[in-house]
Amino acid sequence: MEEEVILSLKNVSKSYGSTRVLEAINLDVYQGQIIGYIGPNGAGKSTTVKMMLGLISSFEGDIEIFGEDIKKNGVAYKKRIGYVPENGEIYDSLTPLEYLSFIGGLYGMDQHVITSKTMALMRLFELENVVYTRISSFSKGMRQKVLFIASIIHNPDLLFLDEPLSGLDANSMMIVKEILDQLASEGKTIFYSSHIMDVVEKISNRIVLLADGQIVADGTFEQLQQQSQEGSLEEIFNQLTGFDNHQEIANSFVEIVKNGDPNG
Ligand SMILES: Nc1ncnc2c1ncn2[C@@H]1O[C@H](COP(=O)(O)OP(=O)(O)OP(=O)(O)O)[C@@H](O)[C@H]1O
Repeated sequence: MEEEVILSLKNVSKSYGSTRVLEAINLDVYQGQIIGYIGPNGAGKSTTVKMMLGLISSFEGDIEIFGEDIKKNGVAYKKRIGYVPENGEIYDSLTPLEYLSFIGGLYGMDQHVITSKTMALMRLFELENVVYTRISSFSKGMRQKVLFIASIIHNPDLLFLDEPLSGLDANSMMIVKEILDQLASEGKTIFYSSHIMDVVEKISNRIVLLADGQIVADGTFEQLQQQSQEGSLEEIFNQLTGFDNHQEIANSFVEIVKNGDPNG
């Protein structure tokens, strides 16, 4: 497969007031890659994803998706992308069929295609009995499955996933991981943001680590291992983010819970 750049960030920076959240991000993502986008809380991951989705429009630098500058070509590219948000806004008073009809409609899909895909995909996730049930009664994992279907029902070429496995049981996780693998091998591009390091390690063929608004590592898991001489992605993450005091923090935490703040 010819290597086509699907997503390109050039010198992308973002500030909120006087706080610099992202500093000169440069990143080219190629077709068929599964990017594991990781970093500590507050590093700027969601901000980057929201900029690429066009949800944050004021930033410095350039973002191109499918070869088009998203500032100039604001809407067309969105038909070819899908998104699972971290804290999914989902319309509780709707049923999955109503919700997916709404989403599919936004992507210009025919209603009969939406309905037949919804029925078939819900069945594969063992949700066929709740197609007509209001989402308000769903468990976290059931909602997550509906969000996942909503992100992919229009067969997008580029998929942004923020903690897509959150709330899923072990069996469902295996299905979603396999789906992502198959999609990538068919040439879809996946941008995967998560804090579950062993999943990122297994699923991604390229890992990008963001810390304090900058890319501090970018490569395959094996390349990152060689670079930092650590074993697991969790250990690499700790090392590259300069974190080695989890024990001390935990000790202090438990001590204060038991005996109160010694300085207080
Ligand atoms: N609307 C906003 N106004 C001001 N500051 C913001 C806003 N949104 C995000 N930030 C700040 O930008 C920084 C990066 O936030 P962001 O949500 O991108 O982090 P993240 O890497 O996704 O974190 P997490 O892993 O916790 O989801 C944080 O310091 C956050 O407080």
